[in-house]
Amino acid sequence: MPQHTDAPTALKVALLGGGTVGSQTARILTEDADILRDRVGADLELTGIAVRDTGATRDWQADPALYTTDAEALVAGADVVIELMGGIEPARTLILRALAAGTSVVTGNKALLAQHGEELYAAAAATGAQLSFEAAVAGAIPILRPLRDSLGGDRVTRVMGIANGTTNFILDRMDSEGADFDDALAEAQRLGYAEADPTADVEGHDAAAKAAILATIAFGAPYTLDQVAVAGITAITAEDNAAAAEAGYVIKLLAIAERGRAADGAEGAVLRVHPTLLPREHPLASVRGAFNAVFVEAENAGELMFYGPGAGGAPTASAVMGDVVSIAQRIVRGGPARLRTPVTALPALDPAEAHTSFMVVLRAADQPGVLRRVAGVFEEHGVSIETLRQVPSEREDAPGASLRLITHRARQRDLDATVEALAALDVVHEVASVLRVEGN
Ligand SMILES: NC(=O)C1=CN([C@@H]2O[C@H](COP(=O)(O)OP(=O)(O)OC[C@H]3O[C@@H](n4cnc5c(N)ncnc54)[C@H](O)[C@@H]3O)[C@@H](O)[C@H]2O)C=CC1
Ligand SMILES: N[C@@H](CC=O)C(=O)O
Ligand code: NA
Repeated sequence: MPQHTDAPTALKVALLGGGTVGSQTARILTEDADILRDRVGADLELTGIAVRDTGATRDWQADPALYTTDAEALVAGADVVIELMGGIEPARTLILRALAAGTSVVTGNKALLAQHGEELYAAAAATGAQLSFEAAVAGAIPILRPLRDSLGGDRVTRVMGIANGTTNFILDRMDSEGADFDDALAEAQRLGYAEADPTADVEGHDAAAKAAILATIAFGAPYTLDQVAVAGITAITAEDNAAAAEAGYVIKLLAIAERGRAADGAEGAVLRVHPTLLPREHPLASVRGAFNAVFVEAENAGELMFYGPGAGGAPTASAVMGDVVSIAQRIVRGGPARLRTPVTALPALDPAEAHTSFMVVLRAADQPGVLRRVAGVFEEHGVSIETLRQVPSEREDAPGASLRLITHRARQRDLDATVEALAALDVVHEVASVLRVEGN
């Protein structure tokens, strides 16, 4: 595309946040300025970096004169705003201010998008500014643009991803090295993978925000965090890992967005995040450490997998800069914003409508008739058992047997009722865990 005759020769870039991702973004803008100029056709001039503490030590130190605590002033004078502060406020207000002024924004803030996305998309559409957020889902992996653009002529039916690097790192360390949960989390924090409050990672809320964003792009309707059923990884036990391994599975925290049908046949989207048993040979099962992968199923394309670093400063900054270059090229060369606002009305369904297989671990009395009674409860609720294994309890405080069952695909609602009835059986001491199984 030819350049405007009045095309700018420099664009002012305001960076909000100078932490793990912000400092690497500042580094790329500074060290790769020549390459970026060639690609954009104008200089990308970093005008300032808004931070809480201008004297803090950073992964990469920019010119000290660039650091400021006055984010509002930076936004006011910018051609492009990059928001990497995190949190809801003041990020939301600053982004809305930029968009209202027609200034395009790049953000990695999944928590904000999953809670206030609709308001932000509307603000961008109102002025024709662009709001881009490839960094918000699966770090460096190009996933939102392929879902929106490359698959724009197809119909995505399901997106299933390892979308949180911190939890994948922790689960991997626990599974492969027998590492302690807290030690693995501390290491993930040290490496810059975790959120400022790592509860968002380990309780599944970060992955849930990503599930909502993935569904928004894949299905074209604005979904929010509260429409995602969420379970994190803090309740995973050594016995869960052992039971999964013995049956040929590995446990991963998955973010899933899929088309489904309600009981009355109405089409909708089911969004969920939970620890999931995957067969060891499934492509997602081999995703190690802080890597992410998103497995996409589309009507015509079939199965696709996108794989790469899901967290960390430089990888995430790569995704940020991809969006910045794209926006800057548009400003320099002209052309409409690429934003596609959600257009369909595929409602979010009650997650109890989801269909999956389940692994159920029970502690029960080791006496004649127990298996028959347990199996009877499954049968009464229409849940079919695929495998059942009994192992002696290793816990002195819980004598008896441990029953490990894997079901065929069943409705979440029916499985919940089964579990409630199992817990009420006198021969069942405890329903120790219920985990979903996918990919078999
Ligand atoms: N760390 C990672 O691997 C990834 C992070 N993200 C997202 O990118 C964003 C930034 O993450 P990190 O760089 O890890 O966070 P961080 O905590 O390392 O950095 C945050 C930066 O924003 C500044 N900041 C925060 N609140 C501020 C305020 N009120 N006024 C002025 N400055 C303020 C801080 O001083 C700091 O420089 C978050 O939304 C996060 O969810 C997205 C993908 C990956
Ligand atoms: N805390 C997040 C960072 C990237 O989005 C993660 O661990 O994946
Ligand atoms: Na990405």
